[in-house]
Amino acid sequence: MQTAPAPVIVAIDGPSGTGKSSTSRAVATALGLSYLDTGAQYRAITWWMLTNDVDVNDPAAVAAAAHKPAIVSGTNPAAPGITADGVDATGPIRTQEVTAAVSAVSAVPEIRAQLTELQRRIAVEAETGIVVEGRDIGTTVLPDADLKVFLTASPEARAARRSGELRGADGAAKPDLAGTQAALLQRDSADSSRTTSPLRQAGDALEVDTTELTLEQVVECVVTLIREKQQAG
Ligand SMILES: Nc1ncnc2c1ncn2[C@@H]1O[C@H](COP(=O)(O)OP(=O)(O)O)[C@@H](O)[C@H]1O
Ligand SMILES: Nc1ccn([C@H]2C[C@H](O)[C@@H](COP(=O)(O)OP(=O)(O)O)O2)c(=O)n1
Repeated sequence: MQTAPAPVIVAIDGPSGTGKSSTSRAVATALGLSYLDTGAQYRAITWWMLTNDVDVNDPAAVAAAAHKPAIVSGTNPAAPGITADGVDATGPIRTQEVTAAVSAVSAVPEIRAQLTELQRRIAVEAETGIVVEGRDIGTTVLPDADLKVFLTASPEARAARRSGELRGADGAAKPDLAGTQAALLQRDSADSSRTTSPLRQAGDALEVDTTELTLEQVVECVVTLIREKQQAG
């Protein structure tokens, strides 16, 4: 009798607009794995704080409320929704208000401890394995992942991707590219300079620069890396 292959754990990290979500979802779909968007969890807790009048610029207030909302993440790559205290937050977590506040909330150690524990629990429960994307998956959340990928791209490419997305989301006029790039670099800087579990490439992560690659090429590259790991292991 053939035994089922061991679950495979894949960590995909990198700054905003490098293609983490699109790549992770496509890779998980191609290989029949679960998918976890940890950025959506930080966004959902931020959205909950904003809608419950917690001062997101007061780390003590954020820490005191950290355990209050129950965050439930969908792990189906075809439809990964998220709820906060039973309320669907899938749409609201993408607003500019949440984007502007999420770095401050995610820098609070109590928030990180809460979500890191939840992320590890979800990864352990994934039957065939999981692709987990974020900022500190390879360094802190899942340091023993079977494969760690760190995606990068030029600030220009990342801003162009984000601004195209924002325009598509609400039909509004194309946002100012320079403004989008400045906001993105400011968030990178905040996420990279925080004390607890900053955005950083793990020593054993493979860097993939997606600037000149299509999404399909990035997906193919990651799928190949996973298959190579599975064959070797
Ligand atoms: N290699 C690529 N080339 C062009 N566009 C891409 C590429 N990868 C992702 N995108 C697009 O860029 C946008 C941001 O991608 P996303 O996966 O959300 O990035 P991240 O999760 O790193 O912020 C999406 O609209 C996505 O379709
Ligand atoms: N593992 C993670 C994932 C996200 N975060 C924080 C920092 C990020 O700026 C926000 C939002 O992450 P998200 O992946 O949704 O951001 P983008 O969609 O790439 O712009 O959450 C984090 O601190 N740690």
